[in-house]
Amino acid sequence: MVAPLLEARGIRRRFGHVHALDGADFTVFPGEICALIGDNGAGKSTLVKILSGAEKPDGGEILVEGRPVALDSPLAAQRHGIATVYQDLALAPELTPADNLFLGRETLRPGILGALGFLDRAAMRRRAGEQFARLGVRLRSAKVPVSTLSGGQRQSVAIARAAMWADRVIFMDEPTAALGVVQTARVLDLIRQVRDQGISVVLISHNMPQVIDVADRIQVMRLGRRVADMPARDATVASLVAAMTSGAAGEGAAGTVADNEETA
Ligand SMILES: Nc1ncnc2c1ncn2[C@@H]1O[C@H](COP(=O)(O)OP(=O)(O)OP(=O)(O)O)[C@@H](O)[C@H]1O
Repeated sequence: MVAPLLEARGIRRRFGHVHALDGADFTVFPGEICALIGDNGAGKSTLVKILSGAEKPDGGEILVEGRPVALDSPLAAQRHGIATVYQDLALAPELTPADNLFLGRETLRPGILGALGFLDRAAMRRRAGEQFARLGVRLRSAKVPVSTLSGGQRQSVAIARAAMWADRVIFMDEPTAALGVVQTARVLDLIRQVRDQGISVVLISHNMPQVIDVADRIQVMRLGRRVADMPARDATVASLVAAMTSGAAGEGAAGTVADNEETA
């Protein structure tokens, strides 16, 4: 059996008296799109923040390719090949798509006698063009500020940037929540493309039909724990809703239901 690329075991996180995560397990395998679903407050965002190095757990273990790691900052997560596309996208609106791909990681040309270099715009534009082409992202224009692009194109720029700097896992928080039908289809194609380039994708979504359509595997959270883990081909909207609301994976779903007193 293939070992997980990224694994969370028994993660706990409290906010005051709220147990946001209460022994949550989670796995990401190589070359897959896996969906992370759960009702509001189930703990999805907290888990993603912990696995992105943006939040610290109170307990539990995180492993990358079977080795325990400390993801105690977003930079530490990046070093392990993990990136996150949050809903705000974190793009610089006045910069071009190419500039956004390199935001904070600008390529410098060597200066004279070891002096600080200056931005190598031509090299950055070339690499950005290659990255967009590799992922099949066709932008209306590569030279305009991203603020003038459509929501779907901005989302594509943010995903292309994550895929440029992460080589293991990209978390995507509701990437199609604000998009229309056509733009949603394009972004879902891009997500498949990222997976096909060898980077695993974790898709957080409330859209059950979309999750069943695009994901290879679905993990369901409820009350801070994973309560089901099933191949997407075995899932139905009814089985997912049952798992989200009662912890039971429902009839017809070959889900592994975690030990949960309500389903015992
Ligand atoms: N910074 C915080 N301070 C206090 N409570 C928090 C904080 N972050 C999360 N929580 C609480 O932890 C629980 C889990 O929240 P979380 O945002 O992780 O759930 P979620 O599954 O992502 O929900 P949603 O789908 O609504 O985004 C909730 O009860 C939430 O109110």
